[in-house]
Amino acid sequence: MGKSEVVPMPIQRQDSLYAVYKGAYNTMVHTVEEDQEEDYLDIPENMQLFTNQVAGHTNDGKSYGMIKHNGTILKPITKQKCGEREVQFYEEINGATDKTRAELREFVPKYYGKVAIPIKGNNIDCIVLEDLTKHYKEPCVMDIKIGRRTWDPTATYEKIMNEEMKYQDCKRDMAFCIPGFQVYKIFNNQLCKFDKNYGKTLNKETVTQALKTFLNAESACCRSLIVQFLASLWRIQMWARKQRYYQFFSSSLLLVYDARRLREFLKADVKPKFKLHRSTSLYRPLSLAVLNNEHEKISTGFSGQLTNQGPILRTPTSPTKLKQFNDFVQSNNNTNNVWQKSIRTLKRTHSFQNDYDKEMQNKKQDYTYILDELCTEQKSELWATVKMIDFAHAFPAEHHEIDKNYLDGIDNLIRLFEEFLVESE
Ligand SMILES: Nc1ncnc2c1ncn2[C@@H]1O[C@H](COP(=O)(O)OP(=O)(O)OP(=O)(O)O)[C@@H](O)[C@H]1O
Ligand SMILES: O=P(O)(O)O[C@@H]1[C@@H](O)[C@H](OP(=O)(O)O)[C@@H](OP(=O)(O)O)[C@H](O)[C@H]1OP(=O)(O)O
Repeated sequence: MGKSEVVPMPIQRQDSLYAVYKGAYNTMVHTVEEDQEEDYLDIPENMQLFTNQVAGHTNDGKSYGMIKHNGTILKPITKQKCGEREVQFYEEINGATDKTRAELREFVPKYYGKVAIPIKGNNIDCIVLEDLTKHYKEPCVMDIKIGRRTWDPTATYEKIMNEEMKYQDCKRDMAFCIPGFQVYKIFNNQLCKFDKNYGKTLNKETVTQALKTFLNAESACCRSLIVQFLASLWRIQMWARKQRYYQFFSSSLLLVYDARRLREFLKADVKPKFKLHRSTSLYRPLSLAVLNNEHEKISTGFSGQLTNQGPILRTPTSPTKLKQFNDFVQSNNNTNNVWQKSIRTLKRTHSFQNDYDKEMQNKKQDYTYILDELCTEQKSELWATVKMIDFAHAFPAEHHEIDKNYLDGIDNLIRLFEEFLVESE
């Protein structure tokens, strides 16, 4: 997005600029005042309703919505089997020692066990999870339910029919659907919420628009934001390509970013500290070595090239390049840089296969520039991420097969984000 297009606006009270969209896009159905009845719940004083929830069960009389408590969220267990399955899933991966399941811990919210709390006078078991929005001032959140099939092996005929009837176009063509999202629009600070009724109207054409609305990208996509999302998505994709432990039904990816940081980013004249020169970054793969400390010498291997299969990664060959990057990283010395972590664990090489790949290759200088920006000292902490959530229907993989249902959705989503990256020229 061009920097000149961004008009800084004073932050206004959230509820004075709040809209909920149901059904067709642009149809404002009700305002925050009308939500208030739904928003009351008898819970302990030190807890609040979690207002950044964008999908899933709500306080509708049969179930409860998420509850916010001390930097965590509490997910009330109202369906016993689903709750037990989800708890078992988190406990299993938390205790896992094998590489694949241990790695999965990085892709899900931190799990803090179970707690029983009084809700409307009844003691309700809740799953305690890290609140993925807690560091964000203006959290934009999208729930993307992954897979064409959203019913599990124990589903009744009615449940199967109910699941098959909804989000039909999107699930069939994209292998994912969008049951809800919220976005703080950067031009007027308005918080817009889009619910499942809106999600159910989407198809393979309109889903792109929904994603752009979420990304505040009506006029242009912010490349930095796209790259941050892709960094997380590629890692999840890599994991899903190899894992044979689980089958996920009706499980989601939660995309979260901070509109405040996006606004700042678009306003700021970010000057990278470590500038990649044409001779090293264009047309020749430049591998970025990330060394977090003296003892951990790990090559990130990102070549600056993307394919439709993901990033091309190489090990650095030139000692000069390695030294140059070492110096940069050591002066940066931020071991928690999520981007560096992402790149560090992506280790693949691909050959270019088609025109799409060539087009991506031509953009590589920009991508290395973005990486460069993301690793600058001033703002090394990232402001967008993707996590896997909702394991109420996580089952052991049948015959230790790859979960193709899940992987298809991830692949299609990544393809869209890669298209946004190309468009963001
Ligand atoms: N760890 C988290 N941090 C922040 N928000 C979260 C987190 N987990 C869930 N949410 C929010 O709560 C919503 C519902 O979560 P989840 O899908 O786990 O609940 P659910 O009631 O089981 O949903 P469903 O009806 O799809 O089974 C998500 O869309 C998201 O907005
Ligand atoms: O069908 P809906 O209204 O879109 O919402 C369902 C929700 O009702 C359903 O819960 P339950 O009625 O089975 O308790 C959720 O089921 P799971 O717990 O099995 O996932 C659905 O996921 C909701 O659907 P969605 O979020 O896809 O709109």
